[in-house]
This record gives sequence, structure tokens and C-alpha cells, in this order.
Amino acid sequence: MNNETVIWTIGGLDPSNGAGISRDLAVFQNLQQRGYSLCTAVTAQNHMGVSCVQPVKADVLNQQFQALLELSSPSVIKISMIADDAQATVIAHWLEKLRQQNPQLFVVYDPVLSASAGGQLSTLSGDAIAALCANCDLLCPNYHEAQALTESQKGGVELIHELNQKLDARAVVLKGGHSGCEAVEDLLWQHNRAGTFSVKASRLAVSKTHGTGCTFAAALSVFVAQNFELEDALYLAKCYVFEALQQAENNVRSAGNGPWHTLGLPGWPKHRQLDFAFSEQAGLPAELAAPFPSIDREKFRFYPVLDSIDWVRWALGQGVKTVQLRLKDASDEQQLRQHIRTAVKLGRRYDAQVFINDYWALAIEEGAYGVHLGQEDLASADLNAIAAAGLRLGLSTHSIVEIERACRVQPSYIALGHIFPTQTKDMPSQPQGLTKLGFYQQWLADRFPTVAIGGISLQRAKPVLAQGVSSIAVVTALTKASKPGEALQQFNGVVNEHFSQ
Ligand SMILES: Cc1ncc(COP(=O)(O)OP(=O)(O)O)c(N)n1
Ligand SMILES: Cc1ncsc1CCOP(=O)(O)O
Ligand SMILES: [Mg+2]
Repeated sequence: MNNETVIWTIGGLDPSNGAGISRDLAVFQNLQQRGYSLCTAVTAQNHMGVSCVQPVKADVLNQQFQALLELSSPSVIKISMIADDAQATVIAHWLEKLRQQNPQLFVVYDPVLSASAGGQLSTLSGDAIAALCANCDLLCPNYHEAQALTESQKGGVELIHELNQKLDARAVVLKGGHSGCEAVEDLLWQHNRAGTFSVKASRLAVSKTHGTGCTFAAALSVFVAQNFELEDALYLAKCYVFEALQQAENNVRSAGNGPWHTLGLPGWPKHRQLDFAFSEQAGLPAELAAPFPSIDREKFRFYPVLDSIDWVRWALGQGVKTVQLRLKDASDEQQLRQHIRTAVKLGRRYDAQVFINDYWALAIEEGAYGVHLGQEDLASADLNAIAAAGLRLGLSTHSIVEIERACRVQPSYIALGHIFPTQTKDMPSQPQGLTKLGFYQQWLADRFPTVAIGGISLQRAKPVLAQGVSSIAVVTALTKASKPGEALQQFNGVVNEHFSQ
């Protein structure tokens, strides 16, 4: 994904390009992210070890900040190896200044203290590390670093608690590569969320692992800069590293060199279904034995979401072939059942795909064509009962993690939203925009039909469809149009033109 944000990476130079700032810049370039580097030390090292470290003078580091500021301001700063306390003081000074200019600045600190192949890289004091942690938004140590920082031998969530007691980080990603466990599990803790989020991948039998931690933190920083939520950024970074490690191993040209030294992961993103879970929320729904029944994709291309049976009757009468009955102020159960019953009948009469929002149990009882559910419904709805009754299922998603969670239940379609600001509903998440919509669509790689929703007007219909979605869903563009019949015809025109190309 391309955007105008800039990342600064602060760390040491590894001449073999496996780790450090040259590795970071390679990852940025690979992921089409603009980035600059500030060098804290010149090292002599390769994947077999470090032979010397020459810290740059604090004043030289200071001048690097000044030089870069003449070019641009960073939206993300990634910090890794800091050689000594004098450098930490310079960095703290600049972080404060840059945060004043940009309160949204996000700082990732990968506390590199020694090289994985052996060799001390830093003389940072405990106080300087604590000050840095308090100044960063995300701390991402590996097991060795977290244990050294806390002087404990604990692991997993307990180790994160130890870190929190000692250091004042706002969020922590504990990298599981050195945990010694069969599966590599990375844990994310955030100060404003209950519990932890974890992503697991099987341990790859690979040898070219020099710089894996740098690659991971660099990719994570890119995804943060590109506005992904932290859970998504972690998930994507792990997928990226997983793929990079496999590619390096298969690349004979990098034999003996430790790191992969051919840049580029052509075709990325390829979706990876890594295992993930939330510790204190409903995690993944149980995997269902069979996919939900499919929908007719041709009838699915334009999808009005309607708040009354009158609107449903009108739309179907106008020839619309997919609609949703979305009743939000129904208090009388009898009346609700009656509306759902009528919607089901109308759907049959017009040979249309009528989805019922929220009321999955009534939808089953009334023999509906399908139901549409949100993420929060996944924990409580009886998905097996919906599947057993033969209903189609549509699921809302707002992020990669939610998309992957939705994929596990093999729904009939996946909704991607909200794309633009909407007046119809208070949304807890930010509008996704077209670039992310395109990324989601690429990520899904046609595993399921998709529908984009949220703020889609007639003018926006064409660019939304150009992202490759199977359908567009609208509420107010139709129901608040001064002439709904004309609006419908115009939408049909745009949709038909798009799908006839
Ligand atoms: C097609 C389509 N996409 C998304 C939604 C939103 O559903 P949900 O998350 O369940 O939120 P509510 O609509 O219940 O507020 C939708 N209804 N239709
Ligand atoms: C129900 C819903 N879910 C995500 S956005 C949205 C509302 C879309 O309404 P509009 O098309 O008027 O923006
Ligand atoms: Mg709902």
C-alpha cells in the first residue's frame, strides 16, 4: 500500500544487511513505505556474530535528527539499538519535541541489547531503558530481552505483567520466537483493552534467521504507519515474516549468508491463515463442518439495506434482487415476526435474496433466505442452527483480524466497512477508505463474495467497485434520495457498466 507517511528508524548499521537500519529500510521499500534512518552505531557483524561496535557520538545523532527534520516529519519512529545513555538523552529530547508537533506520532521500541548471534550492542542503563519505555507507544521485546528487562524467568502473559510492573509501556508485543515452545506465539497487550491478543504460527525449520526480530518490528511499524489497528499490524507483520523466512530458505543465492538478501516478496500480500485468539473476548467461532450456502453473485451486485417493510416491498417491486431488512427500533415481538414473515414472502414472490439483520432465530423460524450478523453477534448466535436450517449468512468486518475470524465460519458473503463516513450508524472504528478496501479485497483473494458498505454515494460507487468488491450496499443514498426511483436507476447504470467490462 502506498501513502505519504514517513517512518524514521533509529538503530545500528549491520554491514551484512541482515539486521539494523539497512534491514529496516529494505522492509520499508519492500512494503512501499517511505522511510529514513538515523544511525546509532557502526557495527562489524554478520549472521555468525558481532566483532565490533563503534557508537556514533550523541552530537552526531542529534544532527541526524536535524537533517531529517528538514525533509519531513515522521508519523512513526522505530527505535532499536541505542548504544549508550547519551544517545538515549538525545532521543528523549527529540521524541518530546516531535510529539509536541504531532501528538499522533507513534513510537515503536524494539529494545535490542545484544545480537541474536551473540555480542553485546548496548551499554544502556536500566533507568535510560525505563525512560524510553515510558516514552514509547509500543514496546516489542523478544523473550530474552523481556526477561533481561524484568530480571525474571517467566514467560507468556505473566512476563508481560512483569514488564508492566517494571516499565510503563502503553502497549507490548512479546515476540515468541525464543520461547522454546513448539508454536511461535506473539502476544499483544494494550493498556486500554482487557486481556491479550495472540497470534500463533508453527515453528519453521529454517536456518536463515538473522534479523528476524528487526524485520518483524519494521513490518509492524509499516502497518501502523499505514493506519492498521495494532491487532492487524501484528497479524500482518507475522504473516510477512513467516513468508520472508520461507522465501529466504528456498533462495539458494542467500545460502551461507544468513539473512535473505534478495529484496521483495512478489505478490505480497498473500493471505496467511495464522491462528489467533483474544484472551478475554469470544475468540474464534467454532469451525463449521461445511460452508454456508452460496448466494447468486449476479443478483448480489447492488444491495440496499432498508429499515422498513415498505422500503423492502418498493425495492423488490423495482427489480432489486438483494435487499436486507434492518429493523433497529422494533420492540413488539409479534410485529417484528410479522415484518420478517412479510419480507420472506416478498423475497419468494420476487425471486430475490432477502437478508434479515440481527434476528437470526426469527429468521430461521420464518424460513428466511439469509441473515446478516455483526462481529459482536458471532459469540452469541447459534451459527450451527443457522447453517442447519440452510440459511445464507453475511458477516460484517472492519479489519483483517475480523476478516480472518469471519472466514473461519465460511459465510455466504463478507461485508467490508465502513468505507466512508456515514450518518446512518455510530461506528466505533475509523472509515477504511478506498486503499484499505482494495487491500482487504486483495487479501481475501476471492475466497468469499464481498460487499462494501458505509457512505457509498452514487459518485463513490464507481471507485468502490473498482477495488474488486462483488457488491455495494447503500442505505441513505437510496432512502434519503429526493427521487429514489431515479437514484436506483443511476446505481443500476453504474453497477451494470462495471460488471459488463
Ligand atoms: C451488508 C451489510 N454490511 C454491514 C452491516 C452492518 O451489520 P452489523 O455489524 O450487524 O451492524 P447493524 O447493521 O446491526 O447495525 C449490514 N447491516 N449490512
Ligand atoms: C449499517 C452499516 N454498517 C456499516 S456502515 C452502515 C450504514 C451505511 O449507511 P449509509 O449507506 O447511509 O452510509
Ligand atoms: Mg446487526
